[in-house]
Amino acid sequence: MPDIEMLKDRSAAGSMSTQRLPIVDISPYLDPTSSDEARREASQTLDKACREFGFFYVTGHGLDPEYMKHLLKLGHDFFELPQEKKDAIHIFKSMDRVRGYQKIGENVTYAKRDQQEALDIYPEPANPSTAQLEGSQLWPAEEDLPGYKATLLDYAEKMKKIGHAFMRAMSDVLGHQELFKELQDDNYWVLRVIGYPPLSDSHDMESGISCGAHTDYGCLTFLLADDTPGALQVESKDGSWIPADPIPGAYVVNIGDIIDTFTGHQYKSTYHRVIHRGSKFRVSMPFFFEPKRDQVITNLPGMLPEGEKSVEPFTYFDHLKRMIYAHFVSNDEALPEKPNANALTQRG
Ligand SMILES: O=C(O)CCC(=O)C(=O)O
Ligand SMILES: [Fe+2]
Repeated sequence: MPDIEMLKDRSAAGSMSTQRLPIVDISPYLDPTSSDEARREASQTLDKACREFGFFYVTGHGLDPEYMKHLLKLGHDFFELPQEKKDAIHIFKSMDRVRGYQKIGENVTYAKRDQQEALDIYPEPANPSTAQLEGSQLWPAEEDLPGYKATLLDYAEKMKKIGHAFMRAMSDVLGHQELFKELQDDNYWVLRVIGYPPLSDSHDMESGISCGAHTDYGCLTFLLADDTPGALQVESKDGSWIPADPIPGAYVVNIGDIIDTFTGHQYKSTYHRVIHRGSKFRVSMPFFFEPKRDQVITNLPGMLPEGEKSVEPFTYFDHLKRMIYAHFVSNDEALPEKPNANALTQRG
């Protein structure tokens, strides 16, 4: 069966929507003294947002706005380093070739080069090796950006706790308590610090945009972005694009393919893209909250639409490796002819 999802042109086309993303206040799931009533309300608002959009703003996460600003400043600081300092920690110098700095044009989405540079960070295994995703992390030199590594690793720990709050809320509203308990154990994560130079007026949009339309392949994404408006866009059900401009102090959160799969597509992993034509350099920092490495992913019983065949179970880490290693090519390398094979989003 041809995959209609895959055939849609999401490159830079499509009209803008007048819809806005909903707002979810997660505070009742972070405050141990909150009432059942407050939790019920929060989990139901979340449920509706996951079903209708798969994308929403989150308030009540407990992080200080000044701390969030500081993190974004660290993002900007990294990209302002001299090019040779960034090149010194290029991903292809890392043991597993995926950790560290990626130049503009090296991230590939559906066979197009994204106009972004990035610092990619993954948890470090106890015994690093050259096997896929088993390397040690490359960081900016301590003397250039003191405390960078410590701050970002601490941030990842904070975000895991917020991710757990969402798992508790989803468990309350969807049931499947055992699964959602498992999803709060030994979580993997990915942190990207992304820098977007504005696209020039003469930029050929057919060659790639700031970040090509895609769904996220993990569990839940927490996006911290600077105050640049008019960059991130989220596909609505009617195919138009909803602007996801930043709200000060709020996160933009979206469902990834793993939760989409668990819930039999009731919670949507939604296509989104970045077209940044503004005048300033934009920084965003998605934190990808993930299951444990050997988590088995499957469609939960009773959640698939009538008649739809369930996926063959697979493990999270195999899936992640498949996705990650299809994404990066050097600027001298030819692009893969086929779009990245994303087994989960190529439905049909
Ligand atoms: O920079 C953004 O606003 C979104 C980035 C994104 O979608 C991603 O890295 O998966
Ligand atoms: Fe994304």
